[in-house]
Amino acid sequence: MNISIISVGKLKEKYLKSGIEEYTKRLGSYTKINEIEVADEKAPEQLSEADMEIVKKKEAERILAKISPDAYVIALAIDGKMKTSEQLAKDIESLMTYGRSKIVFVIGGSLGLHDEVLKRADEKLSFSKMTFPHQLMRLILVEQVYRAFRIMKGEPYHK
Ligand SMILES: C[S@@+](CC[C@H](N)C(=O)[O-])C[C@H]1O[C@@H](n2cnc3c(N)ncnc32)[C@H](O)[C@@H]1O
Repeated sequence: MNISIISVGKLKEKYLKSGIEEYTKRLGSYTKINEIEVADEKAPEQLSEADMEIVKKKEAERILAKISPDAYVIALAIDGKMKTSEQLAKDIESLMTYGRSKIVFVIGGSLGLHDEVLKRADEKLSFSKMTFPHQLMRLILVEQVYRAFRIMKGEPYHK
C-alpha cells in the first residue's frame, strides 16, 4: 500500500510540522506515507473570480502532474461525502483488497481545488461542513489515516 498526501504550499507552522511528523512516524509501523508539497500561487485578498480560477488552475496542473494514472484519488472537499473513521478504515481496506495499491489524498490551497482535480478524483471526502486551514487539514488527515490503520488491525485507539 502506497499512500500519498498532495498538498499546496509549504508547511510553515512548527506545531503542525511536529504533529505531522509524529503521526507519520507512528504510521510507519503500518505503511509508508509520502508527503508531496506542490508550490502555491500568490493569492492576494482582492482577486477577481477570473484570477482565482487562474490561481487554482495553475495549482491543479502541479497537483495532477504528481498523480499516476493508476492511483485512486481522494480529494478533500467541504462538500464531499462525510464518513466515520471506521468507514474510512473499511474503505482503505477494500481498496487494498481490490488491488488499488496507490491512494492519493489531495488537499487544496487557500482558494480550494480546481474542478479539474475534482474531476480526476475517484471520491470527495469531507471532514465537516466547516472550513479548515489547508495546513491544519494535513495534520487532521494524517491522524485519521493512522487511526484507520489502528482500526483495520483491530488495535486499541482513543474513541
Ligand atoms: C482553506 S480550504 C479552501 C477553502 C475554499 N473556499 C473551498 O471551499 O475549498 C483549503 C483546503 O482544505 C481542505 N479542507 C478544508 N476544510 C475541509 C473540510 N471540512 N473537509 C474536507 N476538506 C477540507 C480542502 O481540500 C480545501 O481545498
